[in-house]
Amino acid sequence: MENPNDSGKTIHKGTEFAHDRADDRSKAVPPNEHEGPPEVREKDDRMRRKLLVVDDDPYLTTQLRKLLESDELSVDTVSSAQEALTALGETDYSVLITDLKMPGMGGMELIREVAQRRVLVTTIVTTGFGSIDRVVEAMRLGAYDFLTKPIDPNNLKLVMDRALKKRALQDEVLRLRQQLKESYSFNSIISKNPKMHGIFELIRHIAGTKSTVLIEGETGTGKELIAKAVHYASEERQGSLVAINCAALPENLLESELFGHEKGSFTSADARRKGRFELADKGTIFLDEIGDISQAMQAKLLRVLQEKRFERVGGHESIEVDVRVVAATNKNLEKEVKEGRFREDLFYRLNVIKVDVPPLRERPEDIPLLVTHFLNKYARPNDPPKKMAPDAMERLLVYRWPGNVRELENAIERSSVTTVGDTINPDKLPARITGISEEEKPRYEIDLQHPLPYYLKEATEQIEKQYIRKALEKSRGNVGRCAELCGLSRRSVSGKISQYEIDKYPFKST
Ligand SMILES: Nc1ncnc2c1ncn2[C@@H]1O[C@H](COP(=O)(O)OP(=O)(O)OP(=O)(O)O)[C@@H](O)[C@H]1O
Repeated sequence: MENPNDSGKTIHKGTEFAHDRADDRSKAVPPNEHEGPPEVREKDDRMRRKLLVVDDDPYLTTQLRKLLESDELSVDTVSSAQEALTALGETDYSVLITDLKMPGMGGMELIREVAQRRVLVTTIVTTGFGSIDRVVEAMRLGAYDFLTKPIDPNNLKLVMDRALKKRALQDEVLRLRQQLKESYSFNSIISKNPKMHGIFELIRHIAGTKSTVLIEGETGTGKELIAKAVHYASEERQGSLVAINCAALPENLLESELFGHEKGSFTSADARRKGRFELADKGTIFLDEIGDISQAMQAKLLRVLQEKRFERVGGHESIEVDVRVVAATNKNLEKEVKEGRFREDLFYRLNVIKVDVPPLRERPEDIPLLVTHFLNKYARPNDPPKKMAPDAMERLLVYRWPGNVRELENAIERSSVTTVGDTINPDKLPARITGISEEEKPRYEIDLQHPLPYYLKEATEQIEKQYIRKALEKSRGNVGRCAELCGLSRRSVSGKISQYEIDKYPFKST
């Protein structure tokens, strides 16, 4: 069946072909008897992959449709490259099969256009016997595979299976990329602090550029998250984000990690290996802890930043890369320069776009937001997230957070895991945060909503031991006074002090 589309071209729609047949049948059988409910049919059709065949020979396109159309694959056919381009602009085809030789625009030009318009489609070319040079050229331009005419049905099925698998992998990569992009977008950086929002704004602004970014901030403030956001905000950067912690490796290893090495360049170099700069080509390299690299490494990095080229360790070939550099440090690099530990010229190369991440203590308004975020993150599957008791939240708000957001995250993770009930009380937070010593904390928490996880005798002993310690503290180690406070005889308290091996002498000095 032929249907003129919007552009006046003719597309032979596989799906319409199928509908035609269904319409014919519907004259003979009652509706729904064979077809199932309409929503199921619609879903099936959405799940079908789409193939576009372009060839000026109608016999061939009909044959290909007959051979390939199935429940998993719908086939559309057109007779010219122009029509194919229109169809590719309107429909998401998984695979394109095109003849190389057609009147007007040829298959080679079609492949070139598809690449230029960045159409995501896996292309297979069909060609007459003996034109291998043209196939090679087509594959150089982006075609994935080829079929020689006359087409062998078995080979056709093999090539199509491979092409569909390749396209499915491409879709998966795109989906994962999108997922990464979403999880490292600005939305995943929790903050309502104006300085932090200034940083988000700046990064959005520089997203499309290749400018080097230097991120400074105390440990755990979120520098790595910001570096990831810089990378994933840049739509057009198709390469990977490759991170390296410069402080974690000794100098010679760092050099070969960054620039790669040739086989035999040092004792354990048993094969040629690409370095992180090469792996980050067309993407971003994240140089974490840049303030910790040696003077010799500083000189080598300076050269890469200036010339955008380098050699692998033990190699002579000059390798050119297109990489955006994002560097981070918890040092003040300007101070490092003044004190002679960091090269001034390298500092200026890195310091093109400067991001200063404020410490958590300077943005206390972020603490409740982050607490909720981490309580959700560390909730047990199928359980609602825990709540932070108001007095516990007060302590979180006044603490100075030397380890910044990382320290807060760890505290929330730990307290979420160790709290039995639904509310986190101050005693479940680390002592350095609350000022409550380990000894003061009850070892057991009784949650009457759940079965008790320990014996009553053990729990009673724990409580009794803590009670006596408290009474000894109040009575400054005086056993008689302690017994009075406990409402027990002196003898009985002495017995318990030795039973629980409590040392009463430290209390005498308090
Ligand atoms: N604003 C934020 N919102 C959500 N999570 C955050 C935020 N800031 C930091 N984090 C989390 O805190 C932890 C530490 O962050 P990150 O590793 O980015 O810090 P950093 O400054 O690079 O630390 P370091 O200097 O020690 O390498 C990570 O788990 C990160 O996901």
